[in-house]
Amino acid sequence: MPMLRVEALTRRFGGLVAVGNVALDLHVGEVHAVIGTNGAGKSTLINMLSGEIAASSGRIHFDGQDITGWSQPRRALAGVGRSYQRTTIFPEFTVHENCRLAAQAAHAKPWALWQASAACERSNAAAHAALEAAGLADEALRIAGTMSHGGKRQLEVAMCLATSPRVLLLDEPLAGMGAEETDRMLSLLQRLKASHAVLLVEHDMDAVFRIADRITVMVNGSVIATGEPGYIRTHPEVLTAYLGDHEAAH
Ligand SMILES: Nc1ncnc2c1ncn2[C@@H]1O[C@H](COP(=O)(O)OP(=O)(O)OP(=O)(O)O)[C@@H](O)[C@H]1O
Repeated sequence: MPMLRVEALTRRFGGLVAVGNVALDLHVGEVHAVIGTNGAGKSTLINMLSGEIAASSGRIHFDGQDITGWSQPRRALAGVGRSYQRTTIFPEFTVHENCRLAAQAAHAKPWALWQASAACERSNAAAHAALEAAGLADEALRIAGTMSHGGKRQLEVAMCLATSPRVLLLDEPLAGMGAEETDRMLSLLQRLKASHAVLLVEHDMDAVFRIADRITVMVNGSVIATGEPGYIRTHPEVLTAYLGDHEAAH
């Protein structure tokens, strides 16, 4: 039983089909990478899964429940966590404070004022656990803005973990990273997949083929292939799509 199941998911912007009829399963224990040329629909797909934009048609099931009509906060509370392409940290706060705020935002109950201190303790504990899991416990008191680019991206994953997700939707977590930072992030994902279903949208093909258990390839909003890395690497239509893109760039 997949943790997240996507059926015939479609998003139109006027006459443009940004995502058309996409099916996808995410399982705990797997990193499922979604790759594709620029404008293929990867961000639109991730935005529909996290609830930031509505689907035009199709269904999304999370842990056996139909969440297609759920708001983004409701999905986050249920365990659908995501990281963003853009940096979302507060640079003047410490690493720990960033994680605590993420945990608080995910579980905020503004009407339950008398729970404030207990909620704060819970958020602190969630932040601590997330920093441990992300390998950032030693950096907890550091001002977030002083971290390296790779460290900030790692903190964003930690902030996502602080919301206690079961699904991690990661939008280009390796963008702008050097080789060492990439290695660190990939070993983090390797550890996290044991207890999470991970969707990875990523342009770094070497990294994708190192980490992914399953790869889905999108072109112009449609899935053209899905399977294990060995299958994708030799898939004729995938090779043609990428070769075409490569040629267009030169
Ligand atoms: N809000 C919007 N309004 C209109 N068109 C949009 C909107 N968002 C995305 N699109 C279009 O939908 C298509 C898919 O875009 P999307 O950003 O999902 O692709 P992508 O695969 O994430 O691309 P990239 O790899 O460059 O980030 C593109 O043609 C894009 O111009």
